[in-house]
Amino acid sequence: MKKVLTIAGSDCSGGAGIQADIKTITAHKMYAMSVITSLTAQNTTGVYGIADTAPEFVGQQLDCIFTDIVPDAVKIGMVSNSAIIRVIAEKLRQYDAKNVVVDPVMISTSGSRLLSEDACDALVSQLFPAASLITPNIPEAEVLSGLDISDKSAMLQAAEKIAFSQQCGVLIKGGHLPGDACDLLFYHGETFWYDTDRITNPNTHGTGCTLSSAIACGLASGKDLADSIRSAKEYLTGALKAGLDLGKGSGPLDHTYCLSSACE
Ligand SMILES: Nc1ncnc2c1ncn2[C@@H]1O[C@H](COP(=O)(O)OP(=O)(O)OP(=O)(O)O)[C@@H](O)[C@H]1O
Ligand SMILES: Cc1ncc(COP(=O)(O)O)c(N)n1
Repeated sequence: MKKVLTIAGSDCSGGAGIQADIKTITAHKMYAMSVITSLTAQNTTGVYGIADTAPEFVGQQLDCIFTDIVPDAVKIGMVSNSAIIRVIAEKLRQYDAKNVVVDPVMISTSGSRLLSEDACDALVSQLFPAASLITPNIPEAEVLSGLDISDKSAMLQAAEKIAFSQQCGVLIKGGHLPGDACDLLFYHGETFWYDTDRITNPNTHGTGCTLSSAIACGLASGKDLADSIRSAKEYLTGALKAGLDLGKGSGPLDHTYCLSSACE
């Protein structure tokens, strides 16, 4: 059985973060492990509290995992502050972690800051070098590139600019632009577009977390980057199409949709 580790924040309402990741990894029939960087008190209407894990304790969790059940891939989501980022980067280097997907979570869909303002530089300088792939959404790609992104050609410019200083693949997710759900991978000078119809479903809480952990599952199973993203998009689209409607705000995805059908 392939093993996938998620390093992320907990969403007590189960839609995003660690909970979305574990559901995704389990639906891919893989073994899920978690290092919790932060506890959040949140639901479909917003984030009401954040309690960060002590950085040393993040390190202790990583030691427990890498000295025992070594993951085939790692997904990183909410990392909260620069001390936590530093310890994660150090441990990933120490244990030579493979197939690392970094979702540079900055602000929740509901508008709460999930990465402290001064931690963005640490994210770029310390975590990106450990990554095989980074997966910014449009607002995150704007911060990372310093460009305004309002269409596909601006997505391409931003991806090139971000990739210029990084060795890893850059996947800009287009969920925040109008029209089809188009994501762009820029990798070693090549571009790949992933276009799917926009599903009419207001319940999109956790789409970014789900996509990045599904990509990590693809990499764990030995697929290349482009193929891992293609199958992750299919998984995500199915979980959106299933049309779960929970909570008073932007609700979570349905990760059970593929339990009854052949979902690889
Ligand atoms: N309505 C939709 N229909 C189909 N695909 C969508 C829809 N909304 C988002 N996506 C897809 O979901 C993935 C995540 O995209 P998005 O740009 O929303 O990231 P995000 O903002 O990080 O997600 P999150 O809402 O979890 O923070 C992308 O593959 C995007 O194309
Ligand atoms: C713990 C945690 N991680 C990530 C997100 C981002 O997800 P979204 O943008 O859908 O709110 C979140 N809300 N909570």
